[in-house]
Amino acid sequence: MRNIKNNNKGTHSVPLLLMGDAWHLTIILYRYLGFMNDPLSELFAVIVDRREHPQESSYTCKLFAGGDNKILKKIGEESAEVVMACKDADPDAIASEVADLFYHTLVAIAHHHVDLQLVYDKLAQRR
Ligand SMILES: N=c1c2ncn([C@@H]3O[C@H](COP(=O)(O)OP(=O)(O)OP(=O)(O)O)[C@@H](O)[C@H]3O)c2ncn1[C@@H]1O[C@H](COP(=O)(O)O)[C@@H](O)[C@H]1O
Repeated sequence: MRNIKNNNKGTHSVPLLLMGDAWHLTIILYRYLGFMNDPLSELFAVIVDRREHPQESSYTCKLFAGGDNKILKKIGEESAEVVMACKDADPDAIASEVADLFYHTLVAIAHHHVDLQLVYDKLAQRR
């Protein structure tokens, strides 16, 4: 079996290196497929695109234009609406208000140039 010299970690066999590549490819593929199935990541990508390419008719762009004052006021309002929907024990209203809150929170983190992946990483660290 042919051995390849690795500067840092001694010697590795070719099959071992190929297995390593396959593993990395699997991780990349998993993340890509995860992104495709993750509505929050998809929405966040659209929001970041609106930040980078402002459009006249976009509600998201109006929020960005209003800055923290506008965005954080909306987060306050939407949080209160989540609380009220929970108090009313109305599942559909709760889901709808949480969706609004998620959206405005994504706008806030995009406004502060925080990547959604960083939030996911924080959650993963807590597992
Ligand atoms: N997911 C959302 C989303 N969720 C909630 N909202 C908006 O958030 C607002 C909720 O606040 P309110 O109920 O208080 O309604 P409002 O009176 O219109 O709001 P204000 O004028 O008080 O700010 C509504 O205008 C909703 O349309 C959203 N607006 C946009 N998106 C998505 O964001 C992406 C970009 O959208 P545009 O920026 O519009 O192109 C698209 O994928 C959209 O589907």
